Amino acid sequence: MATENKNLSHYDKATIPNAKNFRFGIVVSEWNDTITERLFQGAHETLLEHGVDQKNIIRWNVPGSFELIYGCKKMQEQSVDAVVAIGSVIQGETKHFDFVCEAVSQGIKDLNVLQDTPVIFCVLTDDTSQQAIDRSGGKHGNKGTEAAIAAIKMASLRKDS
Ligand SMILES: Nc1c(NC[C@H](O)[C@H](O)[C@H](O)CO)[nH]c(=O)[nH]c1=O
Ligand SMILES: CC(=O)[C@@H](O)COP(=O)(O)O
Repeated sequence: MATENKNLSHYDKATIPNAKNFRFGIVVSEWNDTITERLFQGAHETLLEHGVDQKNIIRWNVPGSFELIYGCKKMQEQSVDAVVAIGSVIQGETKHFDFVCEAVSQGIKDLNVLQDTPVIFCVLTDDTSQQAIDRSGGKHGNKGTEAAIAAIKMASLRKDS
């Protein structure tokens, strides 16, 4: 199902585990920061809404989405229950978009395989700025909200497994 048929901010609150005792790391790319700040706000507000204490949310910034890989690897070492990687990659004139998107998705996948702390892929990969706006608090909701819910669910799965 494409995002246009599923609002990223819609979910059944009754199905979300209590996140009161969890600790989260959020690594935010500074590239396209008007978008990544909207994603961060969505994630941050959602974590607080589900009982996470403000002091249990660690935020680090990195220059671009490619640096999310290293930033999230170091965040995994901070005794957190899950990490959220936030980025916005928007197609430019060259193939650089393809290389960045592939590297980041593979790198974050590797972190989930190699370490025992889940890393949530909250990286928008859009053809246009409007698509990014639509998915960071616009008509299709906020992927940051979706990512925070995924982080709570995966932290709960990790605790119970
Ligand atoms: N074009 C975008 C980038 N490019 C920068 C890379 O992510 C990286 O920081 C640089 O190549 C140095 O290693 N990053 C984004 O997050 N979004 C873009 O649209
Ligand atoms: C995703 C990118 O790195 C891209 O936005 C950079 O733009 P360009 O391909 O025009 O150099």
